Amino acid sequence: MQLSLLARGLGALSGGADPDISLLTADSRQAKPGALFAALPGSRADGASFAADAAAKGAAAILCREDAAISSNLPVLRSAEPRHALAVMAARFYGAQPEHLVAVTGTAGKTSIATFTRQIWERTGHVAASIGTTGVVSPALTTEGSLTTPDPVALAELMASLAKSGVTHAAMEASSHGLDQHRLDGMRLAAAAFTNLGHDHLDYHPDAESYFQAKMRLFTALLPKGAPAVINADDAWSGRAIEVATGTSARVMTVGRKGDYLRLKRLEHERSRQIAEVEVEGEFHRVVLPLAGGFQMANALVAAGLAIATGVPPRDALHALESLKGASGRLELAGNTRAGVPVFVDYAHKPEALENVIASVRPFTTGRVVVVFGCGGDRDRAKRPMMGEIATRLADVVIVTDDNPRSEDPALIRAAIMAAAPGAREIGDRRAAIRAAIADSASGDTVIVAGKGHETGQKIGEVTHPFSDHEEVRAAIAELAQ
Ligand SMILES: CC(=O)N[C@H]1[C@@H](OP(=O)(O)OP(=O)(O)OC[C@H]2O[C@@H](n3ccc(=O)[nH]c3=O)[C@H](O)[C@@H]2O)O[C@H](CO)[C@@H](O)[C@@H]1O[C@H](C)C(=O)N[C@@H](C)C(=O)N[C@H](CCC(=O)O)C(=O)O
Ligand SMILES: Nc1ncnc2c1ncn2[C@@H]1O[C@H](COP(=O)(O)OP(=O)(O)OP(=O)(O)O)[C@@H](O)[C@H]1O
Ligand SMILES: N[C@H](CCC[C@H](N)C(=O)O)C(=O)O
Ligand SMILES: [Mg+2]
Repeated sequence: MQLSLLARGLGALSGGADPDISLLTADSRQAKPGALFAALPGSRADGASFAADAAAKGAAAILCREDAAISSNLPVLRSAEPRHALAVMAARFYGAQPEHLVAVTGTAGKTSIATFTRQIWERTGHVAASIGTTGVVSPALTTEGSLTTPDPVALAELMASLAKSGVTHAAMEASSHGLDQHRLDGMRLAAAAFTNLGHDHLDYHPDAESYFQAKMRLFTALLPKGAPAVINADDAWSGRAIEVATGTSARVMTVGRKGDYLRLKRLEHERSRQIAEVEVEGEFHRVVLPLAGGFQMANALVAAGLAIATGVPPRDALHALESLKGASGRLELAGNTRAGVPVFVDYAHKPEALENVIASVRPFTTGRVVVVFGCGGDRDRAKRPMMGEIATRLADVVIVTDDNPRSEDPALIRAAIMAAAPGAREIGDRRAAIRAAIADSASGDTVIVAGKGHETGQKIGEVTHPFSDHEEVRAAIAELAQ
């Protein structure tokens, strides 16, 4: 595609020539003849310093910020917001996306909601996909996850291949990093959703307010005017989110106990399912959700709201909840011990998530709630004492262990949790911690292994060692039954 077409309206183009661009990349190491190299200011490096490398590899053009110190013989596109420009160019380059694309943001629940929304569409006869932390799921294409919100070039390429394979409906996660870094700026959204705001990523965002504002870009910068904004009405930040969405002329649909559109009237918890009465458009429906955890009902209602926002009749959307499967590693029952103790694997790696997951097993636990968890290295350190405090306050038995220490000393991460968790046991080796939790459990108890969910590795230093909480739970149950 000609550079001038790709770049239209995105900045000032200098250099005269109008080369045919055959590849877009923000990494000079991937540059080739015909490539446009996007020189982006990053968190560790300034892409501008790699412009000469990209040129040496044959790049045909450069995109950079207005004031970047780049002198090149190549055509240069200078843009006030090069990350935005790259995302828009990527969408133009790949040219197609599923017609009904929705995005969900919030601290917790995005993966669950994206997979639930896909399942509702599938059950109501649509060809659907979900994209997020656990990867891409669609009829023709499945990948394992890496980033929650893919880089803009990968995202645009993915959307085009989904559209080409016949996917008409897609639900994706919009992380705060992704929104802040304009990864979704090339996408045309049919609807958007907000779940909740809690403590996470305050190593990246300066404070809770800027974290909230990054999430709100979904409504302020991405959602077309008049398009539906589905908002969980029951979070402490819901009022602010409703205000922002209303201010952008979105069609606000609130859901939950305080919801005006989908209102949760009654909720009964059983061990592995919940039954609710939901009012929508003046009609009452009995909704059976075959998943444990009150938070999953909140997520299911947001998913139903998104499906309705794309044209699924409300009755059908609510009916489809009856056969939902949970997202991998989200309060997932990994097994029952010989004494009948359910052992759940969950992805709670932030304070509110841990709080919720412990609270959600309490109604069906007659004995003790046993929780095994740790905190990731090279991630927001403020979460550590907060999670220690929550676990000791809400659970009966707490085992503090390792969870992807990365470049940090795992003993110091554990110490930061233990300082706020009096009475907790410290067992660094995650395998041994899981075994200890299961071995010590007794009839009536519930065990939760939190933090890794679907993950398949334990990252120590630069090396990711194969490790699955699921497999460890199953192996421990089998061994201890002998
Ligand atoms: C902190 C962060 O978000 N970093 C993202 C960011 O990288 P960056 O721009 O800061 O990278 P940098 O290392 O400073 O380099 C600057 C630029 O120089 C380029 N470069 C660098 C070296 C070189 O030799 N040549 C070259 O061209 C780099 O490609 C980059 O464009 O922009 C990149 C392109 O979009 C992202 O891939 C990268 O995500 C990294 C891999 C990452 O780990 N991100 C995590 C924290 C993340 O995004 N997580 C969220 C939320 C997760 C959740 O809540 O569950 C997610 O959406 O997954
Ligand atoms: N609505 C919710 N409210 C509070 N906690 C929740 C909610 N939904 C999920 N959780 C908790 O958060 C964990 C992660 O859920 P999920 O993967 O759906 O969220 P996410 O927003 O995609 O998270 P991440 O940003 O880590 O990918 C779950 O395992 C559960 O412990
Ligand atoms: N997307 C999140 C996942 C964290 C999962 C937890 N297991 C950890 O390693 O801290 C992150 O990269 O911060
Ligand atoms: Mg996710």
